[in-house]
Amino acid sequence: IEQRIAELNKLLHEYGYAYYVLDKPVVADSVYDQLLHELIALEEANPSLIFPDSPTQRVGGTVVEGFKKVTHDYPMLSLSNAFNEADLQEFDRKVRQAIGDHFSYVCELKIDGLAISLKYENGVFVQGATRGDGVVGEEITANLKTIHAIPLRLKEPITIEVRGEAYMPKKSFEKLNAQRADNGEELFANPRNAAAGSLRQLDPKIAASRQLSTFIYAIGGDGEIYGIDGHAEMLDYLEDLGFPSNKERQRCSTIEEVMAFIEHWTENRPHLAYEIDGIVIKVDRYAQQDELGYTAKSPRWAIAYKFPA
Ligand SMILES: COc1nc2nc(N)nc(N)c2nc1C
Repeated sequence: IEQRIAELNKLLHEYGYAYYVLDKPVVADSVYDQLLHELIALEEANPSLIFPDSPTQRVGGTVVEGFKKVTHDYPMLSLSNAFNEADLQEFDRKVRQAIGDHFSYVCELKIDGLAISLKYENGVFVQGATRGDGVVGEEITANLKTIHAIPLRLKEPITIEVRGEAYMPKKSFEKLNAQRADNGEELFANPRNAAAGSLRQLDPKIAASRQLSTFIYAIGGDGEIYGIDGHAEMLDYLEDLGFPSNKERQRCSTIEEVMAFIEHWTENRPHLAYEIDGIVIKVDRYAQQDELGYTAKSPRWAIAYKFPA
């Protein structure tokens, strides 16, 4: 029995990782479901053999009265915005004024969801929270555990805090609103509101039914302590740990290349499986980010270009 339970955990973890994190399924859904039901049955008959990071442990049982407040170890900053080419040129001018011309940008899609923080101790997911006001957020670990893209255990037993965006894929949003229309319920205005509403549910079973996902885009605190000295390298490191990160990212040497990237996604964002509300541009190397520093509420080494509403 123990052997079969261990084997099922291993298989379901592998298949779940391929499907939810890499977005590259390796088995049919029916195979996954059949193995999952076998594991549920074996765990019910042998509760002492349940692995803490078994996929069956993602949906907790208890409905909570409310969410605890948690103070972030490192404040979750916001990004200053750019709305047009002049804003981008101004940002680029200030960057060059401060650090010269030998640097590169990393451009990423700005997912239209809600910012979350995930804490891992010795590789185990121990706490998840909303951004809140940037300093204090709401503890929503149980709801975040229902997001299959969020690993319950990392590939390395390290202690790290990561930040990302929880979002509802367009398909899940359309399905959810169709159900709500059938039930005569009020519809969600957009996937961001639907994702936020789902993570504010007091019953994890409801959050689990909303099929949310996430992309991780930063860590809390200094990358240097992991021996990493740039953002692009950090994203690769986070992927190696088992986190989902958005692959539509690109290194750019000039603001003209940044604008070409923005142009490309202005045209192609309707084809994405999720909504984006802009493009985030960051100076890549940490030493140069440190030179640029921060204003009271946002980094000087990054800017968010927002698509026209
Ligand atoms: C470095 O800080 C940030 N980086 C980000 N990166 C992406 N891709 N999307 C965001 N929404 C985002 N937000 C912040 C505050």
